[in-house]
Amino acid sequence: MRRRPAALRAVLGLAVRTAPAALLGCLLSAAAVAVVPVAAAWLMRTVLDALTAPATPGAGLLLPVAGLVATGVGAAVLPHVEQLVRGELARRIAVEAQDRLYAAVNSWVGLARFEDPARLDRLRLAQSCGQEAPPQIVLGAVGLLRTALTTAGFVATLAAIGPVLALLVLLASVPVLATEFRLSRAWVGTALRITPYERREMFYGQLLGDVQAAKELRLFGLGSHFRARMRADRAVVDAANRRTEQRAALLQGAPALVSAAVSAAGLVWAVRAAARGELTVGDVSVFVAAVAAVQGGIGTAAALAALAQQKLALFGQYLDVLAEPVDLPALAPVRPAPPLRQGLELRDVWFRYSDRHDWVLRGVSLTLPAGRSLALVGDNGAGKSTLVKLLLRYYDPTRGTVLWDGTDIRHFEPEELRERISAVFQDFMRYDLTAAENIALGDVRAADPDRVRRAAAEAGADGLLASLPQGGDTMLGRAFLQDPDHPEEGVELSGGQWQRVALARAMMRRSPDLLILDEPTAGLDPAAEYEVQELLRRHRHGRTSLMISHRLGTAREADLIAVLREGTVTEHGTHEELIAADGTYAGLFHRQAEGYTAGSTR
Ligand SMILES: Nc1ncnc2c1ncn2[C@@H]1O[C@H](COP(=O)(O)OP(=O)(O)OP(=O)(O)O)[C@@H](O)[C@H]1O
Repeated sequence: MRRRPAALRAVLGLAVRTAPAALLGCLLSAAAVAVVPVAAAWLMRTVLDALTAPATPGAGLLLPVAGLVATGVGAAVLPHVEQLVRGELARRIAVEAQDRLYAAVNSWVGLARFEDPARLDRLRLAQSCGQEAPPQIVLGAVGLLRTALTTAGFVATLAAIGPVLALLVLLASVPVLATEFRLSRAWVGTALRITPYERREMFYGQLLGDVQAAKELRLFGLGSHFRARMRADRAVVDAANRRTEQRAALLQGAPALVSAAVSAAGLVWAVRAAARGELTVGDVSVFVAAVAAVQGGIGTAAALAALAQQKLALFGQYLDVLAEPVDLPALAPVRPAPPLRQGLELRDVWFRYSDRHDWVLRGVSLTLPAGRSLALVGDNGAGKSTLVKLLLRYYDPTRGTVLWDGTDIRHFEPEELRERISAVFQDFMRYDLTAAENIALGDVRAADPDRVRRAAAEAGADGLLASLPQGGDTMLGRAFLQDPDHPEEGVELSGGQWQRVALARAMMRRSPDLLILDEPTAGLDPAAEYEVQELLRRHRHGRTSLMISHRLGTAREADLIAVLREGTVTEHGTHEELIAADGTYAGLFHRQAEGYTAGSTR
């Protein structure tokens, strides 16, 4: 975790860079708000003393009364001005802080960080405090400044009337300050402890409101089960907060009693001094106001400072996320990723997701010559999708290398490498956007309606687009209305229709050097599968492609087939070669073929 001064510098730097005018306005209005009560107390003293002056009662009242009226107007107007400027400052800082956080998360090259629970806890804290903490800290600092100014004014007032009491009031505030700082540390500890529970609570909350989850939740009657789990996590969070609140009440009680005793003693002293004629009525009034203001001011300042300290400690988590080094840095010398001319090679690739996991790939060696298609087949969990993730550099091999035209892909910038590849994943995304946008996302920078139409045609999704009520402009999914002014509902697609849209998205990338298709036709009906296969065959022609498929009728269309079993390539060759070899592939192929024939003759 970062040190608080560094965090404070970072927050103030953020404010100065993103909203200098609002910050200045905030400081000026805070200073003005701070001065008003001190001025009002002194003016009141002057007025009271003038009224009770034995020689000329009521003389010379004009100026102090005018001043009092002015401070009244100031007290009424200035806090609203300050509120406006504070709001603007808070919004600007929050937007910038949030944007920086997501820019940092977006710069994570691989997927491993998204699968690390401790890191996700920190990210959750960074998300919640990244938006709230910076404005709270800056506004807290401004508020602290304002309170310090007002308090200093009243301390000076007190010192002028009763220096000993001024000292006593200040001494009595030391325990208040110490307690608040102690408590702020306790609150930070609590926040860190409860984050994993809050994250899980959020997860259950999302499940309970998610249409995708709704089917199973209703079928298996899981709603109350997840609600109970959510309540259990909330109970842990509440218990931790309750313990800290109880501790706060206990710790804050004693200093509050000391402050009350000091102010009572001060009042008795002032009244007796006035009775003896040592203080005027005005003195007593300003003295009473000053004791209350100093005690209140010190209490507010302590609370603000403690809150700022607490937010700074949590903001450290945000800064830690921003300061994380690149997760999968390119190897020196970094080279431009060239068009694929010779081919891809996996050379003795070993991979496991972490030291705690088993090996998923165990010495995979495989070549895919440029311009050829390779089908990867194998049992569930054999490591096929994992191999694809290594090609896209979502992870680096634990041992061994992935070579692109003979160069280790770690020498390329990952974005450059990925720009040369297009893919349809097994678990492709369904974006709650229009159909055309869903496709255009495959190449947002170069998307135009013609290109989108061509990609849709290449994926056999043009008919689907034409059949939608507003064509490509139809909102997909039912989470959002088409447009608040034209409240047509979105259209939900079938699984196979979504798959065609995902395929069209992959087709947006013009002439990729490598096309990866992970179960591209799994959700399609037989006629659609045949049609899409035809389209893909044409699209693949002369291109380098890698396809994963459990349907061996589809796999046989590839130039080469590799069988992956328990993390190793056990067979590799053309369909004819593998059938002749009469190994696993041949066995599986004949069994699937028999299944189709048996089905058709039944
Ligand atoms: N992100 C992950 N973290 C840890 N283990 C993982 C992760 N993803 C996959 N695995 C494990 O790696 C192994 C291989 O999974 P992979 O998804 O590569 O298999 P597959 O051959 O594509 O399977 P299928 O045919 O079912 O899609 C499995 O044992 C799986 O549990």
